[in-house]
Amino acid sequence: MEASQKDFENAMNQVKLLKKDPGNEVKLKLYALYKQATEGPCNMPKPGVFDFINKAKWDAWNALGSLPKETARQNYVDLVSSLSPSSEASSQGEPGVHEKVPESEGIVVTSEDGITKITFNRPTKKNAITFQMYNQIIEALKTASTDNSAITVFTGNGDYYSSGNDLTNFTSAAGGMEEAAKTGAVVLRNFVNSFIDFPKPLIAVVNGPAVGISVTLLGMFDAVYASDKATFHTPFSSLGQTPEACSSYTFPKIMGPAKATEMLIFGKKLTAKEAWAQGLVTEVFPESTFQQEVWTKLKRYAKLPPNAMRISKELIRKSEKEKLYAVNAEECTTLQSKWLTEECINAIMSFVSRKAKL
Ligand SMILES: CCCCCCCCCCC/C=C/C(=O)SCCNC(=O)CCNC(=O)[C@H](O)C(C)(C)COP(=O)(O)OP(=O)(O)OC[C@H]1O[C@@H](n2cnc3c(N)ncnc32)[C@H](O)[C@@H]1OP(=O)(O)O
Repeated sequence: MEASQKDFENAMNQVKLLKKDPGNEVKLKLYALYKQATEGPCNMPKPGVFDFINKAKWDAWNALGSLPKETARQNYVDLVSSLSPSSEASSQGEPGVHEKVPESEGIVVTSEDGITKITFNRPTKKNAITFQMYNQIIEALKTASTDNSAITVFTGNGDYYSSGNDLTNFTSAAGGMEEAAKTGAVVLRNFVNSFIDFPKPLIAVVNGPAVGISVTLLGMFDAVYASDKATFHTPFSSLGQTPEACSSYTFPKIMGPAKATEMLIFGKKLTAKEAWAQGLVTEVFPESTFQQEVWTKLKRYAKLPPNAMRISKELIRKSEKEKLYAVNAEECTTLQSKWLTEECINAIMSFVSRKAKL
């Protein structure tokens, strides 16, 4: 039996009440089916290549071809009912149904036992770093540089350390793509400078896979402890992008140019053991004892005299600082222009419309 207009309207209301974001792929399908059911085949001019969101919507609608309105209406109703478990659909009017699930905070900062801990906290998005999180981290590092803690630690909540830059940062940016690229380059430069300047020992507790900028930044850390389930992946070429966070300088220095090339240019994903063998990781622990062993060690280190640690770090970093600022500036300028290339735009579009994964 075909869905009636009433079923269609009920389904539209259910979408508004969904407690869980169904994700971009499903949202695009819903949009396309809605348009097809109400207006028929796509008759709009194709949006420009830089108009990411409208182009993704147009592609989804246009892909439905000449699907009849009635079939689109039925498919829309079926898709919505597959998203809403009957308990959720039938709970309209029950207390709590309009309660919004609180968005998790992008980062969480805590301070205890002489350790300031900065946690990437978007586990449902594999801790992808949003525009807002870049700015929150800059602020958190500023505060941590003068607080009472002796050391600062980054880690991730959930199964990932971080999946790197949130690829929707650009598609959701207000204004044109050129403006977004310009803003992105300024934010990135300030972000990386705040790691170059950070005065206390900075440690990464890599609890799971790390991608993109969350890997390249490790070259700015003073120690990196990894679970044996962590992996290290910088797929810049596949994304039509180039390295950042001074990795074009730190990685060849840490592991030699040949190994750095495999990672930064060819996108070779390293296991924790391989990353340790190449000097990017300080020590690898079995997943079963990772948290306990690492935090016991860090609590011990945090009791060491803080001024001595700070001054030693200054001695290590001092001779490199000017070089690092210059490399950071050049990497950001390069990325600003790469973000506007077809290679990069197509890679981001593929991810957003879920045609591609790493
Ligand atoms: C105004 C502009 C401001 C710009 C700000 C400055 C910009 C600085 C940029 C610095 C340059 C940085 C470069 C990089 O970091 S490059 C690396 C980018 N990362 C990726 O390419 C990873 C993409 N993700 C994946 O390939 C897969 O998601 C992954 C292998 C990580 C996991 O796969 P899995 O199948 O296990 O899980 P899902 O794909 O289902 O993911 C679960 C949900 O999480 C969302 N997700 C994951 N990663 C990202 C990401 N990087 N960006 C956005 N969203 C991400 C994914 O979409 C799923 O969400 P839904 O459930 O809603 O579909």
